[in-house]
Amino acid sequence: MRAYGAGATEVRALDDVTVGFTPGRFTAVMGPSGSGKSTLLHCLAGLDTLTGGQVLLGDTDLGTLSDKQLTRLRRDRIGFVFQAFNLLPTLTAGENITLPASLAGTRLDPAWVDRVVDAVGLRDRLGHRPAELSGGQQQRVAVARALATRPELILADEPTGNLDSRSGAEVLALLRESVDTLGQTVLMVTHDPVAAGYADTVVFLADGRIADRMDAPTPDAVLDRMKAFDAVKTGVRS
Ligand SMILES: Nc1ncnc2c1ncn2[C@@H]1O[C@H](COP(=O)(O)OP(=O)(O)OP(=O)(O)O)[C@@H](O)[C@H]1O
Repeated sequence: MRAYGAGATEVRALDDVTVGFTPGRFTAVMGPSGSGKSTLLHCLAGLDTLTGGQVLLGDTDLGTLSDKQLTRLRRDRIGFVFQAFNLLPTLTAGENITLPASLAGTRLDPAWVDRVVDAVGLRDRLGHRPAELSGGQQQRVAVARALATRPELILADEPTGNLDSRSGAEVLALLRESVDTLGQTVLMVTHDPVAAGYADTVVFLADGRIADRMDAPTPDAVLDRMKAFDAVKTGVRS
């Protein structure tokens, strides 16, 4: 549980949520605005703390870790992809992929990084700075940076929110491929049924609770499920 405030003004952003994310799978988290998606992602990353309950990454209970240990866990075991690409403008694409980990003292496996660079299709763009790349290419750099450390979990927060549909499709295909060929575990928060269609499973949140779960989602099926939430919210149930 994650509650904000107390007493009459208490908001339960996550309430009685029990959810597991299978390693080597691509899971999308969807739900109406305010349903708790960001809170879930932040708690999984150890950026926010539960008011009650546990977050486990493998065998590690995040609630038992100090701030320093949480920082190390985020650095070594989790990769992040955000809506804003968060690249360093003065570094080349290649440096953006490897430097953050190197500076943090994480040893990168050059053969793996090579494979990642090929997977994201940026071999001929490694010397370019972010401003010289398209939005889609920048986000592919961000995905490569997340993959570079070979983390146990990749957390993606609206990774296609700032992209046109074609660039968004490229990034989603890349996340899909990282699961299928590199064995990554990806958890993505999205509002977009098309994006959710790339996942193996969609977990739906509503009012801080798990409202539903869908395997092998299609954009149409996801859209229908989301419409049902809206209808219930406005009191229309047909
Ligand atoms: N720091 C905070 N203080 C108080 N309430 C908060 C805080 N953060 C989130 N909440 C509340 O918790 C609930 C869940 O918020 P959250 O941001 O997780 O939703 P979301 O599904 O990510 O929404 P969106 O799709 O709009 O980003 C909301 O009612 C929100 O107002």
